[in-house]
Amino acid sequence: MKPIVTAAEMRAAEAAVIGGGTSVETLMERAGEAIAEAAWRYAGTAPALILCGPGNNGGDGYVAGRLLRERGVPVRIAASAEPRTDAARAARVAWDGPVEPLADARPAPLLIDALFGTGLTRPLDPSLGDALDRLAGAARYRIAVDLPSGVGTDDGILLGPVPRFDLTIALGALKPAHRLQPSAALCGRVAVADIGVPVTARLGEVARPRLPPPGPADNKYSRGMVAVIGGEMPGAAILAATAAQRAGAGYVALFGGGPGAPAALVRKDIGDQAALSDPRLCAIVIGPGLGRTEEARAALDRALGTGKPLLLDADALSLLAGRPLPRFVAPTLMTPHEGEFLRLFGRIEGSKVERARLAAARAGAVVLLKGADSVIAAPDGRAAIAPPAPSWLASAGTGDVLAGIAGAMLARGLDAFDAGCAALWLHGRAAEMAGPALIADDLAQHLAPALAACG
Ligand SMILES: NC(=O)C1=CN([C@@H]2O[C@H](COP(=O)(O)OP(=O)(O)OC[C@H]3O[C@@H](n4cnc5c(N)ncnc54)[C@H](OP(=O)(O)O)[C@@H]3O)[C@@H](O)[C@H]2O)[C@@H](O)CC1
Ligand SMILES: Nc1ncnc2c1ncn2[C@@H]1O[C@H](COP(=O)(O)OP(=O)(O)O)[C@@H](O)[C@H]1O
Ligand SMILES: [K+]
Repeated sequence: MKPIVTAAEMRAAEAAVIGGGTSVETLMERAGEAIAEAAWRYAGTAPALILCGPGNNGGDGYVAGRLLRERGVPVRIAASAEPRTDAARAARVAWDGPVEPLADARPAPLLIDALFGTGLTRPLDPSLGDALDRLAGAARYRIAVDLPSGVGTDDGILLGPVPRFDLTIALGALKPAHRLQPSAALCGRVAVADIGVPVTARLGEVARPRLPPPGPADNKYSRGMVAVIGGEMPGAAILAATAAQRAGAGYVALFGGGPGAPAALVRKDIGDQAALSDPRLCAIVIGPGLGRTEEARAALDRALGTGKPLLLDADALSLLAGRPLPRFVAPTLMTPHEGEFLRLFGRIEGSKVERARLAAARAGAVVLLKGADSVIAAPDGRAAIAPPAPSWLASAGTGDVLAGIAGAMLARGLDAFDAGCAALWLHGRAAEMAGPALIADDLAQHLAPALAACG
């Protein structure tokens, strides 16, 4: 997993490297080199305007300006304040051109924002925000140094209006703001620059899973047998069941639900307790299309009573809301969207990552909080953010597909956290391949190439 570090973790990592004998100036030089290189590749010799703030983010900007000018790029620098750190002052001195007041700066085709990075503590002054907005609006290419100025590093919230960038150079490692909304959408493409600062992080980006294909010793049961419990809206359960099949489960049984399913789907009566307790059954998916009737509640209780790995989604989560959560005896993965999360856990303060972590600890289950920036957290503190997924996933039924894929991952023996991560990756990849006209039904057919990439 690619690490995702908070501002404090980045500062600690930087301090450790400095303690080991590397100067801040050296790190800043590396940062400036990475920015200059990226700007050169992206915008060539387009005249640049670099906006420098008072901290080390601004210092990176002065270094990048010097290096871009050495490459023959016409560079102007505008500062919002005098540099306040020794390293930034040294970088300012090494820049031998003029420094304009930011308020009067004229735009340039390339805008590099080096106003604030991980040290931003409060909203930008409105006049500063306006100037950034004006200059970014008039530029053809917009690059942010480390982070777009004005975003909260650790939670991705916008402290004020922030323009949209084409490229963000994340220094040393990704930060939550590069992946959490709303800030992630403003970063554009994010490139991580290695500046020689090893980081340790409690959070990562969901990576492509290793899912070896079945071998000669496998049979339909060893590949994972999944039960999907249907209910009031059969379409949703069928989407989940089909996805579980396409995600590699060897045997998928649909309990209840209406007509119109793949012929390979085994149909069971919704109340068939013996089939649900089949020792070969590895995971149960319940919630998509379940409904919230007494019959649905009974089906949920039966599923909970089996002690088998569970994927709880949609109506199953709503049925659990408002009463103490059961103690889950087997690996359990919950996949709420924000509405279901609120119903289940109430209002929790903090970043999306913190909220998912707290909920997971409270539930004693893995929580996958969906959205444009899906976050997964385990009770033991493991957490990850999904790589950017295409927004055309915002379409009814795609969550049911995710539930089915995750069920297949649980059934193949992954623990609930790894199962959720693998499902997120496969789901996002399938959506990319399906393209913008996607409807949820299409995702299943794109699971084959997504899965093939994981072998
Ligand atoms: N990590 C690494 O390994 C490396 C990190 N590097 C770089 O360092 C960056 C972090 O640098 P940083 O800590 O100096 O913070 P930075 O973001 O420049 O801003 C802090 C300054 O702004 C001020 N300030 C804050 N909010 C404000 C506001 N709204 N309006 C006005 N002022 C405000 C604040 O002062 P305050 O008033 O809060 O006391 C302070 O003076 C990081 O993002 C990366 O680019 C590389 O150089 C090398 C390796
Ligand atoms: N704007 C978006 N960008 C990327 N993914 C999204 C976006 N909106 C929704 N998704 C994803 O689509 C799925 C929607 O699931 P859900 O809200 O349960 O809908 P449904 O119940 O209709 O299936 C989730 O996996 C979610 O992460
Ligand atoms: K910045």
